[in-house]
Amino acid sequence: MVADKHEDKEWQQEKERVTEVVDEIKRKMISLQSRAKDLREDVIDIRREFWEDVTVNIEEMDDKIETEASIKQQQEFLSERERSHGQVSERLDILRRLEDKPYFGRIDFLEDGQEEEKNIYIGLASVLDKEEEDFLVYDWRAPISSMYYDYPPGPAQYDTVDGNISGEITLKRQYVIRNGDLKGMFDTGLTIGDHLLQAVLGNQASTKMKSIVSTIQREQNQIIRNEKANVLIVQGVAGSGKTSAALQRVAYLLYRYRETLTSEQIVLFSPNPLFNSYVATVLPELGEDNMQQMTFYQFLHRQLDDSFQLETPFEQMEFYLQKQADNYEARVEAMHYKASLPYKGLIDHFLERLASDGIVFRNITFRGETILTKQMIEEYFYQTEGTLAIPDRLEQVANWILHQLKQLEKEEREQDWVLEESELLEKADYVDVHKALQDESRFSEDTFDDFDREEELLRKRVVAAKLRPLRKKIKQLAFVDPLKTFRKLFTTEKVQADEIDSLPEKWEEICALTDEHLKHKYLSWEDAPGYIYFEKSLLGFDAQRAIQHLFIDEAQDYTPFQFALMKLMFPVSRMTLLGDINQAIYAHALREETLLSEKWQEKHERMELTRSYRSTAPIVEFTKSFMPKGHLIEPFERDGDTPILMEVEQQEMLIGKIMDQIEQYEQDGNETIALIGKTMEQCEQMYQQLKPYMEIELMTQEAHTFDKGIVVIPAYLAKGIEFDAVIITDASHDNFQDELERNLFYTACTRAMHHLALFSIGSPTPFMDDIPKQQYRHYKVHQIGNYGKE
Ligand SMILES: Nc1ncnc2c1ncn2[C@@H]1O[C@H](COP(=O)(O)OP(=O)(O)OP(=O)(O)O)[C@@H](O)[C@H]1O
Repeated sequence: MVADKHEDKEWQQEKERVTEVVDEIKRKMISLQSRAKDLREDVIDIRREFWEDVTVNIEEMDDKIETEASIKQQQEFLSERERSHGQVSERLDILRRLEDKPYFGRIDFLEDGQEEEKNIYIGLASVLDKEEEDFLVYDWRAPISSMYYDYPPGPAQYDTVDGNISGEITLKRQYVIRNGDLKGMFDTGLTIGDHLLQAVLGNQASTKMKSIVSTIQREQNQIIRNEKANVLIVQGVAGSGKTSAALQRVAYLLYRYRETLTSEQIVLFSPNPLFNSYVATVLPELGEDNMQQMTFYQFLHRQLDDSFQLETPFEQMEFYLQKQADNYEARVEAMHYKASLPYKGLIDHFLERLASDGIVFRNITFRGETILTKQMIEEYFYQTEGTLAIPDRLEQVANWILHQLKQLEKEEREQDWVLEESELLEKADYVDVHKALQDESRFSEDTFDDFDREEELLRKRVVAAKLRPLRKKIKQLAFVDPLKTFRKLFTTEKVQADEIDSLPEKWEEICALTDEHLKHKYLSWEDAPGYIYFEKSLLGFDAQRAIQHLFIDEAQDYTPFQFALMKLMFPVSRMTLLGDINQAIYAHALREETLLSEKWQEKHERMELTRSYRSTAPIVEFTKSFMPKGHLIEPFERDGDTPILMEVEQQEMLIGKIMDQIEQYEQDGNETIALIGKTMEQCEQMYQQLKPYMEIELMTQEAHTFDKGIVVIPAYLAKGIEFDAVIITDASHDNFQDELERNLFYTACTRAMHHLALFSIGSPTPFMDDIPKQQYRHYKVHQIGNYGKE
């Protein structure tokens, strides 16, 4: 390590270099600012003089064409200037960041066969020297920069478009630069960043996620730069940097494919709306635009028309955790079954049968009268070519109906209602018709009776306007009733003999429950993918072909069925799935595979992250002890205090003890403190009890942001987020018991960065039996104020 002694020669050289680079950045900024100013003025001028520079002449056809060309040219000129201005502003934004911290790392690389080694300085973006020839700073995403993350000093290599380049890293150095001034530097040995990483991880939690470019770890770098996999699966333990890797990967892809890929072509599915805003600052911090971000709920919601009521995954979770409803077991069984691919198979078979019989159609009515009955439509449909796909056949039906409408339109024009309706027209419509007639007469030699012509035109307009919504609906295939058709699967449909084996035991009960829901246009969370899949298969998929990359965070919470649906909806997308099998908290995960299960891993490229960076080593040791395969989780060596278990004898003692703990955490300077409960109901109770005494916020499924301070939050909403200190408000024996609750408990505890305290009324959750006693401090409170350490 190079000591940060100011008299050291190397230190001086490095310090001077920082200043030189910052000076060059400043120079570039000045020149860009003046370019930005010119461009801005250009844009204003062009806008102001737009019509002056366009030759407007629409008298003759030739002149009209010329005018159009002139407008187009002027518009293109304007957008080119605006685009350039946008690019200059973006570059200025990046330079502003670089002015503060031009680079964070360096490697000296001696390429095989070369005499002289290259000093590669690595930062957020590239900076060229004054002559625009050599790189003063390399973008962290440049091919050569990958060696910084991949290798300790010694033999190293990297890939370029022209092939592989190998050589030796002779020096690897990290810098701490603030406000354009060198504050410290470290030469690193085997792993990069332990020094810096220690410092970064020791910081307070933030309500916004930060970028990790200066301390990306080797295994994370493999994920970020993977270009081969069509489907890349990342299994990473809690706090191993999956989300971080995903976001830096987005930035990497945007850089690597900057000619062809834009941020709108990338979608990230996040676990909850809170997470959306938590990660929203990372890409802008890296100088890139944010990708599209949504929850799977938002996505499914968009696929349905407004008349449906869609249950949220969190409502389903509450149902599951509360274990109270009469139909509890049947519904839980439905959650398992409807998550599975055999259920998709059942729907597929049903669709096959519908090709020859059974689709439910709607009557087509116009002004209260049926003009085509559902039987007529059905008859027409089932005489179309049976080998064609159903959506194509429906298209033919739609054309046929539209043809019938043309006939109807002619007839309707003569009806009395048309004239009556035309009287209701606005004055503007009359003027319009009048004008249309005048325009027509300019080209026509015929002299008609104006009055008749006007009436004819009015009638045409009235009927066309009246039929317009109907035409639109027919084009949308609204003459099919997908919901009623789907309901048949749970009511009249005879399940085929070969399907019976795959059906769940309580199938009949499930059918009754499903139909009851569907009847009221209520889609439970487990029913939504099945219904949407069915509807799209029937009416046609409007696949999102523009999307090139799909990122699914918390992928363990998606069912195989949901994944199959996504593949159909995003047919050309590459996918990056990131998750943690230990954090699978939805009911289906107990019996059905998740996307991280073995079977899926065989088919796709898979990477593993086993090191946990978020929590201190004592917290990681504590949490890994109660997870199966927990021994595979490695803590990053960051010290901290051991977790606390506070066991109170009676319910009444709980609140007081929790308040003491909060106070303690606040006094110790923790800025974000989360009280994590299992269900919303528990959280609400806790919130109501604490509210009179402190500033506290309750996070519900609608919450989009959170502020520093104290929050109460159910574990399933805290997914993906972290806090300085976490208090598990009820770790009692009865509260966390079954296997999914183990995962929920693990998820809750692993949200803690620096401190973790658990409270129980009476003995704690049986999961804690597996934790060695020395890994936590166990206090028992027998009477108020009477402590006893176990
Ligand atoms: N290479 C790194 N350098 C600095 N910080 C890192 C690095 N990797 C991860 N971290 C930090 O560790 C914490 C956890 O990271 P992240 O949220 O990406 O993990 P995760 O695997 O998605 O977690 P979980 O599944 O538990 O939600 C964050 O504070 C992140 O900034």
